[in-house]
Amino acid sequence: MNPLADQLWHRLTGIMPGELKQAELGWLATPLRHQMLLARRRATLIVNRVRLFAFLFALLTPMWSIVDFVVFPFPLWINLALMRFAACAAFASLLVYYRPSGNLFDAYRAMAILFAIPSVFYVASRSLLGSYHLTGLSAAIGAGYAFLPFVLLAGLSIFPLTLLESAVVASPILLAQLLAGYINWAALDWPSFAGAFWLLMLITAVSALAGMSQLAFMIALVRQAIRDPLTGTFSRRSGEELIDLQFTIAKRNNLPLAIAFLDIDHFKDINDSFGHEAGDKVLADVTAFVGKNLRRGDTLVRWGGEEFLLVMTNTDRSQAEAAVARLRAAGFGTRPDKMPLTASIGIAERSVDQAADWKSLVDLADQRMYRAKQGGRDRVVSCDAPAVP
Ligand SMILES: Nc1nc2c(ncn2[C@@H]2O[C@H](COP(=O)(O)OP(=O)(O)OP(=O)(O)O)[C@@H](O)[C@H]2O)c(=O)[nH]1
Repeated sequence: MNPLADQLWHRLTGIMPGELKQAELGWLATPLRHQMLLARRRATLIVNRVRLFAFLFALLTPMWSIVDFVVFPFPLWINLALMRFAACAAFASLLVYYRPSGNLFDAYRAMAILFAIPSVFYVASRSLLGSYHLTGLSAAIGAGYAFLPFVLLAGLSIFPLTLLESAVVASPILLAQLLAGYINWAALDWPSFAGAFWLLMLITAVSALAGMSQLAFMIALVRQAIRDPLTGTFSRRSGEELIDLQFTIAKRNNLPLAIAFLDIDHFKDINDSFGHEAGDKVLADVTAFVGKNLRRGDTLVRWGGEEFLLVMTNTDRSQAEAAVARLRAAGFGTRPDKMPLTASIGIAERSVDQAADWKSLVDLADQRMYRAKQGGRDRVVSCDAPAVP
């Protein structure tokens, strides 16, 4: 980032301290770069919001039939009641059939159905009401039916959406409104149409902003929940979730998946000689060193005290060996006495080692790391042949 943009960013984060990090800003615009664990948690939240909305609408939609019955003539109220019960059934099925799966496309589909039900109801009820000449109270209640698009766009605000997603959901509603105006152009009271359209756009903008601010909050919370506070790498719990996911994807697509189990050598000695704080600093330095030399898509997990897992997607054994050799060549930093820090490393790969599940893959990498320790430390074991010094 250039210095001016950097300065601007600092001003902005000064307004809202402790919220987003610079690299996360783009995540508010599109979901393309979202990390897998954020995407899963967001998908769950979106489906839960859809279910909440579906529950409320399934209850409230048929209840409004009482008002229709009081103010509208027969058979208008009965037709509206039938439409309301059909909408209620659709909302109830959405509630029954959609459970959070952690898949973002399932969440998008649930949202699309949620918005489609009132949209269909809106078009059908408007054309039905248009064929009656209503006056007085019934005209006032009938006019209320025209506000459904406003409710839909305002409803967007309860979802933690990116700017792009809000635009994609809102644009069919705005376009349909424009199209309806264009079709009725001859009979249109255009100043009030333009005023209403302006209001719709304003509500869309406020909803998009509300969605993005929910998302920003969520990004910060997920970051805190999945990261190890000392090193900033993934914590063991989120690492397990991530490896489980990566293993399932690799197995489904028959792709390689390599894991390097990395254990710092003689770490207890650092703690004993220089104190726990110096030990903490060494751990933070190691992750900074390793992090600098990671490929995009590789993930570092703090598995235990001075144990780390490097998860390498779409990487076979020889590629993993090359990646680990690169890390060792760059070094893991130095001890407080300036001696180079070393690590013992075990590598396992899903397909070549025929691991049945992610736990056996990690266990195998762990056993090989142990063999590297037994073989004299500062070495790599990647198969059942003797260790490479
Ligand atoms: N400073 C610091 N030390 C930790 C942390 N977590 C674990 N440790 C220490 O790491 C040390 C690990 O020691 P060992 O398992 O004996 O391993 P080692 O001394 O590295 O010896 P080898 O692995 O056999 O080379 C223990 O003394 C733990 O107390 C931490 O977060 N900070």
